[in-house]
Formats: sequence, C-alpha cells, structure tokens
Amino acid sequence: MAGSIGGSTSIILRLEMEKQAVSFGKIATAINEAGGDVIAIDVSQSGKTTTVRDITVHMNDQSRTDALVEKIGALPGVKVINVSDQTFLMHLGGKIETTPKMPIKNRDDLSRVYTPGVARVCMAIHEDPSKAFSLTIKRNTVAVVSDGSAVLGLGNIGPEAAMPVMEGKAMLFKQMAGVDAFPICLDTQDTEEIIRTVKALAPTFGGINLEDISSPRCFEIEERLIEELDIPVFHDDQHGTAVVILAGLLNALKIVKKQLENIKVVVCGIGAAGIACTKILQAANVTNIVGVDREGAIVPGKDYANPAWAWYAEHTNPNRESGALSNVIIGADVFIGLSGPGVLKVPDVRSMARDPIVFAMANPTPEIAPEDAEPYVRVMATGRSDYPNQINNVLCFPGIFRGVLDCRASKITEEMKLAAAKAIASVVSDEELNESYIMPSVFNQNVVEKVKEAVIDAAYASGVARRHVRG
Ligand SMILES: NC(=O)c1ccc[n+]([C@@H]2O[C@H](COP(=O)([O-])OP(=O)(O)OC[C@H]3O[C@@H](n4cnc5c(N)ncnc54)[C@H](O)[C@@H]3O)[C@@H](O)[C@H]2O)c1
Ligand SMILES: O=C(O)C[C@H](O)C(=O)O
Ligand SMILES: [Mg+2]
Repeated sequence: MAGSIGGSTSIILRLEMEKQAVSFGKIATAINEAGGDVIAIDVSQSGKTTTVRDITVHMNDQSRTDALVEKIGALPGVKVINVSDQTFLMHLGGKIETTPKMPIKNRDDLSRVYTPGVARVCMAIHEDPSKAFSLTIKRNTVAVVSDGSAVLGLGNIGPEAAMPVMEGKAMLFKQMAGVDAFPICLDTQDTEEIIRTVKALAPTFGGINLEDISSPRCFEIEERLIEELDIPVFHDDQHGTAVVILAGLLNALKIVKKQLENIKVVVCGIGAAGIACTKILQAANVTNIVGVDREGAIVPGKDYANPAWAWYAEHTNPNRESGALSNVIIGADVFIGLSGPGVLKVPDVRSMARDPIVFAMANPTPEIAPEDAEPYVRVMATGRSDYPNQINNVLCFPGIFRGVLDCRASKITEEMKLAAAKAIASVVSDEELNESYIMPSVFNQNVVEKVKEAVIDAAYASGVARRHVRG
C-alpha cells in the first residue's frame, strides 16, 4: 500500500556518467519509470570523459528506493557512487541541541551565571524550593519519557530505537509551543523502577510527558506518578490521542449529522490509546462502544487477566456483541483503529452503517490504506502527515503543556482534556468543515493558542492552577 512504513522521502544520488555512453535524459526517464521525480541536479565534477552529478529525487513511496538505485546502476555508462536519504540526513547527530540564553563574554558574566554568583541563587531556592520555577529551566521544561516498549505501532523496540521519536516530540514541543522538552529513554521496563526514576528526575522539570509505554504498565506508571508528583504527568498516547480523536469525531459527526448519544463505535486495539479514547468518548456521552483486540471483541461477563480489560468488559459493549472485528463492525457508525497495520478490510468497511467514519490511527501504517477505504467511507482519517485529516496527538500535547506550564497546574484534569478537544475541533469553522478537512493543520498556530487558553480556563475551574495568568 502507499502508506508504507516510511512514507515518502527524498534521496540524493551521486552518479558518475560517461559522457559518450549516457545522456541525462535517459537517466531522468529511468528515474521516472522507477517511481521517482527529479527535483534538483547539481554538477559536482566535470572531466573530459565523465561527469559526476548529484541528483535529488523525490520518492513517493520510499520502499521503491532500492529498486530505483538498482535500475540506475544497471544503465550502461552510469556508476552509482553514493545514495543518501534525506530522512536519515535529517537525523544525523540527532535533531535537537541545547543553547545558552546569553553568551558568557567575560569574567564578570562568568561570576554571575556560574560560581560564585550562582551560589546565592542556589541558596534562594534552598530556602524556598518553589523558586525553582522562577530561577531555573523548570518552568518551561518537560521531560519526554519512554521505555521504548510501544514505539508508534512498531512495538517493543527498546530505548535507543525510541530516541528518534522522542527527539521529534521535543522538536514539536519547542516549535509549536515554545516548550523546552528533553527526550529521556530509560533502560528499564520495570514499573517500579520507571516510577522511581521519573520521581528522581522530576525536580528538573515542570511537567512529565510519558510516551510510547505499553499497556497495561502505562496505567499504573501514570496513576502513581500523578499521585506522587506535584507537577502534571500526562501519558500522551492515552490522553493526547483521546483528545484528538474526540476533536475529530465532534467535527466528523457534524458532517454525517449523527449524535454522540446514538452512534455505535468500534475501537480496535484495547491498549493505552484505545482505553483512554473509550473513556473520553464515554465522558462525551457515547454509550455504545465495542472494543476489539487480537482475540476479538471484549465481552462483559468474561474473565480477563489484564485488569484494564476486566474494567473495559464491565463498562462497554452494552449489547454483548462477540466475535471477530468483521462481526462487530457490522452496523457500526465509527471505526477507531489504535492497533496495527492492515487490520480493517474493505468488506468490513462496507458492512458499516450509512456514511462510515474511519479513523485508522496506527502509526506509521494505518489499519486500512486510505486508498482502499475511500470509495466506501464518508470521512477517513489517519495519524500520518501525508494524508488529509491527520489525527495525531501533536495537535494536543504542545498546547496542553503550554497551558499547564503557564498557569503552573499541578495536574491535568478530565475537564482540561475535554476543553482541549473542543478547542481543537473549534479551529475548523462550519464554513471550512468538509469530509477531507475535519482537523486543523498541525501548522495552524490557532491550535496551540486555543488549546492553551481552554486548558488554562479549565485548570482554574478545576482548582489546579497555581499561578495567576488572567487579568
Ligand atoms: N495517531 C495518533 O496520534 C496515535 C496516538 C497514539 C497511538 N497511536 C497508534 O495506536 C497504536 C497503539 O498504540 P498504543 O500506545 O495504544 O499501544 P499499546 O501497545 O498500548 O496497545 C496496542 C493494542 O493493540 C492491540 N493490537 C495490536 N495488533 C492488533 C491486531 N492486529 N488486532 C487487534 N488488536 C491489535 C494490542 O494487543 C494492544 O492491546 C500504535 O500503532 C500507535 O502508533 C496513534
Ligand atoms: O508519535 C506519533 O506520531 C503519534 C503517537 O504518539 C504514536 O505513538 O503513534
Ligand atoms: Mg506515541
């Protein structure tokens, strides 16, 4: 499917070409036939008989890159000297760095930012620890903590392999909302050790964003940290996802003219995101939700060893529907996929109620390719940035943390999450709303602003704000 793991990319081919044997036109045609578009050509060396050129090629489907390189290398008179992938180039040496806010130009500066001047500041914080918020990076800094156990939909790939995602989240925090965020990938998947470690790290940070920690451990880790820390702790895959799904659903339902109270929703993948998404939908008055995981529907009355599923069985599926996804999807108004690639099939979509809404949110490869689903759905969304209707928690976490850091909230309450969802949905006006525009763009500055404001208002109403920011 087009939605392959890495999506599109650009590559730079360094080619040595024998002038007599091959023309550039031939190479361009071959690139085109192999699924690439030539974007730029630079001559890096020109000799009597050969030239070396760097050719930048856009690949819509990066999985076709190897075949393209092979095809070009097989052309008479062409030697492939090097291939570099822009996506990998953007990761060289990591994606973030720390920069000082002011230069240290002389001894005088040095004696203020460092010893001896710094000692007075240390002692001021020692006397009143709350001053850490005004005199250190704490007030604007969030830890993005992962154990690498559920990285996107790639599974348990470990802490080192999780880093590119966490660095990416840190970039987004800063670019979207001015929040300084630091990726911390832990070499443990033990619940108690993670809790202990995050608590030990907490003095540095104004908030903790837990990321890509698998269920059910993620529930206890988050609950305990919320209880035991006085800064907000937010498991993004649970609540960030739940918030954006509710936002998307509020707008999609306007298009199909259905009410939250009357719809049947099938949630596939009853993990961190699936459970939180179910809870927020219930808080928004959806009553008929059927959860499906690898063994089929989660059914009331059945015994589940996983405590999160035991809770789920008692609180969902009012009509006790059972069996595989293909069974319970019949007549559903909404499908929400938070599981893995390719789980939803075209006949499943065709068996849904009128005007199906399909949110196939697994990253990087959704539960169904939009190309396959589109003829049969009314509203289609994925978590990816290369299709319309991107429903991704990046629409939530920057604004929510901007809000809680600004009003120094101690917690993120249910009211704050609901307010964030409504704020995101409200960025798309009724005039703009249509099947392929239910969510605002990730780059729409209004998103962070509206989410921040809504979160601050809700923080005051919930009594968790600790700093006055309203006039
Ligand atoms: N778009 C977004 O913003 C967003 C946000 C969070 C998570 N996600 C995606 O949702 C997925 C789940 O993330 P998570 O953090 O909840 O992970 P998780 O590991 O906590 O839960 C995943 C659940 O899906 C189930 N599952 C996996 N394959 C399945 C299949 N073939 N059929 C039925 N169930 C299956 C697993 O058994 C597990 O219960 C990932 O692909 C992730 O990328 C997307
Ligand atoms: O990282 C993303 O793009 C969204 C989400 O946090 C995920 O785990 O898939
Ligand atoms: Mg995630």
